[in-house]
Amino acid sequence: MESITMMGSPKNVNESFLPNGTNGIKEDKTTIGILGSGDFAKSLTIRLIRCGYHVVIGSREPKCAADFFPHVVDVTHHEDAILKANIIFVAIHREHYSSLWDLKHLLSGKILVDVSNNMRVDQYPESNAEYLSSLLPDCYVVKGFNVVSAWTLQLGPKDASSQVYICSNNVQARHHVIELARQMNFIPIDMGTLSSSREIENLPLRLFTPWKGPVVIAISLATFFFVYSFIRDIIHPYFKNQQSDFYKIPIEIVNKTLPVVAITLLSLVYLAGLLAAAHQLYYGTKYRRFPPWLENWLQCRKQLGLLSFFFAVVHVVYSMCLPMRRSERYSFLNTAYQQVHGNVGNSWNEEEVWRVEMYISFGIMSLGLLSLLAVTSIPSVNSALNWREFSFIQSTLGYVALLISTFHVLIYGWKRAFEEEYYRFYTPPNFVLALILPTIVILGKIVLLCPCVSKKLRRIKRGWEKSHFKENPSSTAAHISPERVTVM
Ligand SMILES: NC(=O)C1=CN([C@@H]2O[C@H](COP(=O)(O)OP(=O)(O)OC[C@H]3O[C@@H](n4cnc5c(N)ncnc54)[C@H](OP(=O)(O)O)[C@@H]3O)[C@@H](O)[C@H]2O)C=CC1
Ligand SMILES: [Fe+3]
Repeated sequence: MESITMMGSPKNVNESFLPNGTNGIKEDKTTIGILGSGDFAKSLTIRLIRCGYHVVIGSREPKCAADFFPHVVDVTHHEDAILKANIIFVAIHREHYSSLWDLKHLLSGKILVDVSNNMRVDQYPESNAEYLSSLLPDCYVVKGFNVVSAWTLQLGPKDASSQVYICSNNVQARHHVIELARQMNFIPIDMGTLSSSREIENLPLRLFTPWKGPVVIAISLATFFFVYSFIRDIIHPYFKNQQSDFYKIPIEIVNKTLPVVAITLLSLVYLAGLLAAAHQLYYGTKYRRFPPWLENWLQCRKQLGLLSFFFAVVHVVYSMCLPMRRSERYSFLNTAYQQVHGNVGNSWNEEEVWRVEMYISFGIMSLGLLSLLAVTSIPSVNSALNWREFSFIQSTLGYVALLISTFHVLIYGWKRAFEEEYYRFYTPPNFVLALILPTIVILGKIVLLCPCVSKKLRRIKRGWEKSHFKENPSSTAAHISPERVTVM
């Protein structure tokens, strides 16, 4: 176990972990108790003694447990440990909390820090901390430190970036533990009363929650467009003309899918804002809540935008690698041979040259703008901008990025669509499908920019500004105003 090997022999521990004093413990030492001698207890002990605290461990088998702790740590029975400390970490699993019932009389009036986690979200009817509090009503139960792993605790005070969420029904107990967290070089976040403990316990169990919807949408779009291109560009010519283009699957078909997904996701970012504006125009007010699906959509625009950026970047890398392919070299040589054979000295086509120059230029510009949108969505960058600057980049420049990428796609497919003879009217190429949503969004924005519509929208917003706080001071604006929700 890593936590054990890190501790080494007691002599080494004394030399390497203890901050000051001949025996390493500060004169004004504070004793912290820990019940349990498992992984979390071991790592927590290291962090506490590094920060100058004296630690007393309460174990069912102190003799065995003592081997795994530095010699400065007092490893003793539960009863003894409880008597020696006022702040006691409960580093045992919830399933064993009932064993503390026998120690009820000793624990009375002590601050108990519940660090436990569950295996599943909302695993029990009440949170672990509330359960502990109901078992031991004479203790001051504080929830906290469950979001840090045993590994993070071992990293030591240099790691000053970890936040810990703390809550308790007793204000004094909460403040004691908040201060302790600060001393241990964590960033404590006061979460109020113990009713927040369920939320705090669910935090480590989250797995990219805000990303789930956007990732599912991106994967579904990618699968659809990939299968569509595969059938249209590989399977159909194969059955129609016995033409084997299967070599196109790894690069060409993938690279046809990526830009379509990127531009569709970017359009979805702005479509949500347009629908929100349409909702307000329709009802003539900002006070009416958006339907839940639109609220969820508005809230995941940042993730949709970042996924769009990801697909665009991968598309650029694929496109840059296209000339490296062996197939590209063969077709280049074949064209050159046919040119020589046909006695064509100069194959320069001014129109084609311009088309490709414009196509690449628009592609680079849209990637540049998308990068800017992605960078400004990073919280530290975003907090350095005021609201107007943020809105200018995310909204105005975002629409410009969408417009330029639409041109990029349009110029790419312009000629090709008409070159395809036999099945073009039945199955439009990918790029035509890619243009549907951006066109709707751009036309929608143009409608919103029309003087009569924008005047009405401004009036609705101004009405909100004047009367909102007077009429409804407690309501939050985020769900009411589309402009207030970050665009990316
Ligand atoms: N490991 C981690 O990274 C994290 C753990 N946590 C939480 O910390 C708590 C401890 O986790 P962890 O250290 O990993 O678990 P371990 O299983 O490693 O240790 C649990 C300890 O509980 C004690 N124990 C076991 N059975 C009983 C029992 N029947 N009655 C009383 N005490 C018992 C034992 O100590 P002894 O034999 O000395 O009595 C044992 O060492 C859990 O609630 C967990 O959710 C929270 C965040 C991260
Ligand atoms: Fe492209």
